[in-house]
Amino acid sequence: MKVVKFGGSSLASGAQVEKVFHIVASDPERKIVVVSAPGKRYSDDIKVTDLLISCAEHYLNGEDASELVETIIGRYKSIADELNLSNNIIEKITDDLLSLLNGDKDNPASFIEAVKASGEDNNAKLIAAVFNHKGLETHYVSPKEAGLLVSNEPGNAQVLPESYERLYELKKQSGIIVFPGFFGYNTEGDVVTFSRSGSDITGSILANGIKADLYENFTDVDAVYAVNPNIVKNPKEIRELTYREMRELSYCGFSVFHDEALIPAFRAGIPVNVKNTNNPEAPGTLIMSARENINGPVVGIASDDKFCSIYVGKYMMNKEIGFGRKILLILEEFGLSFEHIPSGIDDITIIVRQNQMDEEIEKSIVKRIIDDLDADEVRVEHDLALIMLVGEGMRQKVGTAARASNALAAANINIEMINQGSSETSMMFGVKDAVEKKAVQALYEEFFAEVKVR
Ligand SMILES: Nc1ncnc2c1ncn2[C@@H]1O[C@H](COP(=O)(O)OP(=O)(O)O)[C@@H](O)[C@H]1O
Ligand SMILES: N[C@@H](CC(=O)OP(=O)(O)O)C(=O)O
Repeated sequence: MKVVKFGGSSLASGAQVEKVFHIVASDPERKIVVVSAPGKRYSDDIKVTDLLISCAEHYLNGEDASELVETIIGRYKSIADELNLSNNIIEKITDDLLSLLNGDKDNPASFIEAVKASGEDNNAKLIAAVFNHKGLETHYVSPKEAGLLVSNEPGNAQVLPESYERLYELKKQSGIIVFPGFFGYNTEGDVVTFSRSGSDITGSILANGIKADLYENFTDVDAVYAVNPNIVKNPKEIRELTYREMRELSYCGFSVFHDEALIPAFRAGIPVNVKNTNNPEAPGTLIMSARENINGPVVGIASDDKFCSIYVGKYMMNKEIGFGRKILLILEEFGLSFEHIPSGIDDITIIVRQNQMDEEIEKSIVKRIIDDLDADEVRVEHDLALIMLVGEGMRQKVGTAARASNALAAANINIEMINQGSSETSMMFGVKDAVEKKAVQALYEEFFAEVKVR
């Protein structure tokens, strides 16, 4: 039995939904279909989720949002019209959206969550109607009815473990199940969404819940590429990846698959196959526990920007028991999570995502570190990009760091910091945001030979 997830790009128009139908109908193992809200039809288009967020904000501010509502409904209607569906389903979607928008706003965060999630919810109803219209027995199942319980963290929900046993019951349902991605319910019965692009997470949770043989994640590219295709033209396709490699790559910018979506599939040992809705015959990329290492040391190069580093220097830091703990405690008090901690004998650098810290918080943290820890120097550096070289093969191969730093030096790029994960499957280079793309291109040329860069 397979769980199949279709992203917003695969459901953006009637023509795309038609492809989705054929993919599902062509394999009886494809039992559970997780859907996102309609996504972009062309590069400047706006995702339905973004339209909904904007619409909810207009309502909260008491502003007129009739044009936005019309555009959102229009997105569903154009799919229904292209596929000759009756207007009944569009009337239901319209009623649902309007009653949400005109409903309770006492808790603005909950209101936004419910409106945001309606993109997936209404699309699941629409897709189920399309499949039935085409003669395939299909049932829309709501996350509430199925028992997909999540923590109460709006925009960052985490699945509650008791969900899995309930979701197993879905196996008993006849026909195809269409299940909306991106959200679950807290124990109070309110909608809570995962982080953005979180329908990938729903698919993985369901795959774990029903103990699927395979989780297929359909998107708009033939495979996971060795580097972001928006940075390097026609990059090499990756055939196989381990869960750990994919997690490192998606955490650091491979937006094709959500990094949090790996954990449920990994825990149940379910392989994930990233495939293309526009070319379903292509094998795609298979993500699993172990793979044969037939390529070089590096399997992929990912990058992400908007990090900053907090440098703390103190003579004899290495002798001071509890120094690291005390710094992390200060960050914890300000609600900051950290990404990496490269250190020396007399200094330690803590890398955090920049959006967690405004100017005021930054000043307070620096002051606390100086006052409480009697540090000699505290410096915050902004606008850093992290570039991650990833590959299980690095463990056996000598000289990867040297090759990478030579390639960066040849491109005249200053390395701000280097960190190698203790698993030895990744190596991180910090550079200035402004040279991120150039650095990725230089590394790609070094490890993946002759390529034309964008
Ligand atoms: N390394 C990569 N390999 C493939 N695609 C990538 C990579 N890094 C970024 N992407 C981008 O991810 C996009 C697919 O993800 P997304 O837009 O979230 O799809 P969906 O709408 O199916 O959820 C691709 O079109 C591509 O631009
Ligand atoms: N629609 C949601 C969830 C999602 O997963 O979408 P997509 O599959 O289009 O990335 C978002 O835009 O965040």
